[in-house]
Amino acid sequence: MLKPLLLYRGFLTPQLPHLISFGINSAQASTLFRRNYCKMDDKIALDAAKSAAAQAAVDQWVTEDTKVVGVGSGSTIVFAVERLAERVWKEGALADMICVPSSYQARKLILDHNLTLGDLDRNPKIDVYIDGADEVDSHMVLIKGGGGCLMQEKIVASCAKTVIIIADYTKKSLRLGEQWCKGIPIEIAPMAHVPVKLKIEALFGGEASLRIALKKAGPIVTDNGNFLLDWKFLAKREYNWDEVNRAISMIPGVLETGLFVDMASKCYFGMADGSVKTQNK
Ligand SMILES: O=C(CO)[C@H](O)[C@H](O)COP(=O)(O)O
Repeated sequence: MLKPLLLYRGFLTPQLPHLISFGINSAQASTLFRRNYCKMDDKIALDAAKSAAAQAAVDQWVTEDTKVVGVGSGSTIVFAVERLAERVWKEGALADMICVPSSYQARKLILDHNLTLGDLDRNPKIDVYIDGADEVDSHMVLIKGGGGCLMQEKIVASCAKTVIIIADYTKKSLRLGEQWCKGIPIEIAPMAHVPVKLKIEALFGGEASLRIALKKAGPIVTDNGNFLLDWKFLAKREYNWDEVNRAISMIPGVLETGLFVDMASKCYFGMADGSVKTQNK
């Protein structure tokens, strides 16, 4: 864990004189360094927390009796797939396990780790689905879809006996919106993005914006060829998320919402001190 930090520091140290010669004074330069170090420290701490949560969940929920595992998407699930691969390839366990992906990313992760790839045509019954989340509230309502994969994630999760969430400590909140400020992702048919936006705003307030790509002109296109709205709801309004989810799902043109209500059974949070906390439904 120390190595990347040292490498990073090694890379940064020679830059200090250049920054100063670019007109930044030494105090500003050292603030900049501290910020960069902090960001790197944060990333290391967050990755350690994600890894701890993933390992605990995989070890508890994937046993020799587990035949089909649903694989979520995002950065935390990478640690879960690594642990599954370690169990298969280093420990000689889980020989019959089939993995069903929830996105292009998940499919590639499964293939890259030489795990057995399944699909919902052949494996419609999933023993356990493991995935990350953008936020988990005290009632285990989830916001998902920060990485744009919510529709397949919800479909695969709906086929599972048990849905397990793995996350770092920044995802845990009492009420939605406390931690995640990018809004609730909603997958929509491209032709409907304006009417759906207007209907959501009229029904529930806030603002729904089309998610725009960073390295492509125009909107993000999901694995299913659709667009995404990110709905920033009103922080002060009390929402019944089950009702909101049902109402938004009924708007023509909405294909799926990133609100996962009553789906997750247990959440594993990797904490800053290296421990793992769990939350049950
Ligand atoms: O819903 C998702 C992708 O659409 C992810 O599970 C969610 O965004 C969490 O991602 P990460 O593990 O990177 O924090």
